[in-house]
Amino acid sequence: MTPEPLVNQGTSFHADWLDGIRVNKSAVERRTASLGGRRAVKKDSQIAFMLKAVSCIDLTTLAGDDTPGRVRRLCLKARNPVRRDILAKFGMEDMGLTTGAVCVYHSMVPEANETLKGSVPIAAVSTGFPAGLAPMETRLEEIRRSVEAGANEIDIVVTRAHVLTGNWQALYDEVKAFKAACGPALMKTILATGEHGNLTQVGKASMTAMMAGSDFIKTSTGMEGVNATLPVSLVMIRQIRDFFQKTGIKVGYKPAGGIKTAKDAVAYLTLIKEELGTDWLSPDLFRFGASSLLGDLERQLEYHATGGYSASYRHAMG
Ligand SMILES: O=C[C@H](O)COP(=O)(O)O
Repeated sequence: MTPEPLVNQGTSFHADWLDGIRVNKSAVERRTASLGGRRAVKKDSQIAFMLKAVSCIDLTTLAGDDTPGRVRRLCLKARNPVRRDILAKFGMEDMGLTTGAVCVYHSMVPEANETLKGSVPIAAVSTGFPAGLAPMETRLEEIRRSVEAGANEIDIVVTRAHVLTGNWQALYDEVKAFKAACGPALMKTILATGEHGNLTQVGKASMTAMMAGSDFIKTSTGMEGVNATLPVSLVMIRQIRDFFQKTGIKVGYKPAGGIKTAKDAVAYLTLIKEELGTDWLSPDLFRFGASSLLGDLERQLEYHATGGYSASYRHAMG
């Protein structure tokens, strides 16, 4: 069954919460530099992290040539993301492991709904994805139609010009309007951080998006020149921590774009655990936006289960 989402009702706009945000780029890079290469994660923890990572994937297809058939295959994979014989080696074959959601364009929501029938949440990218430059009324209507078509979650994109001109009030108003259009659906706000210019802007945009009611903040569409990185993630999750300390509201985090390997996934989960704690190691509060990560996770899990890899065509989807 699709879980009930956590909901952030937002706060009023506090300009003073943004005034103190200053990010020291070299300190952030030093903090994240060692994460990818750590050998400290023991084999059992690696397996646990990889299974956790599978459960936190928004299994994504966002291509101009998407077809109903591709979306159906994606949904079937989301429902059974790891082969049963591999899961059996870890005693996990009856745990009902699924991905966190599937993530598709608005036009593919009916196909996903038909295939999944509530077994895995459906996220739709709406609001003129990926540039987010359609007229406001069109973007609002796209959200409403995605929800009507069966989307449980809406990934919105913001107007980057509001970030680049420091117009935080306009960003707040825009995200708040999107939130109202989402109704009961969980809202993930894509900030497109690769287009923000610097990490201080990323920090301010993150805080503004949370004040306006985002249930998750998400790095990227996957289509910017630079997508998810560990330094950007550290900045965003420290704002999540700060927002939680100010309001008691837990906002989720979704790095997206270019996350392809099990090793990448373990580095992100390690960062989340160290900075936000184990509460955030759950699909309610953490997702990977990824089209190909699942293939490598399944391959590495098979390696741990059997001591060898099978041909990559056996893990072709995801
Ligand atoms: O939100 C998800 C991204 O579009 C997926 O990006 P990716 O294809 O690099 O994994």
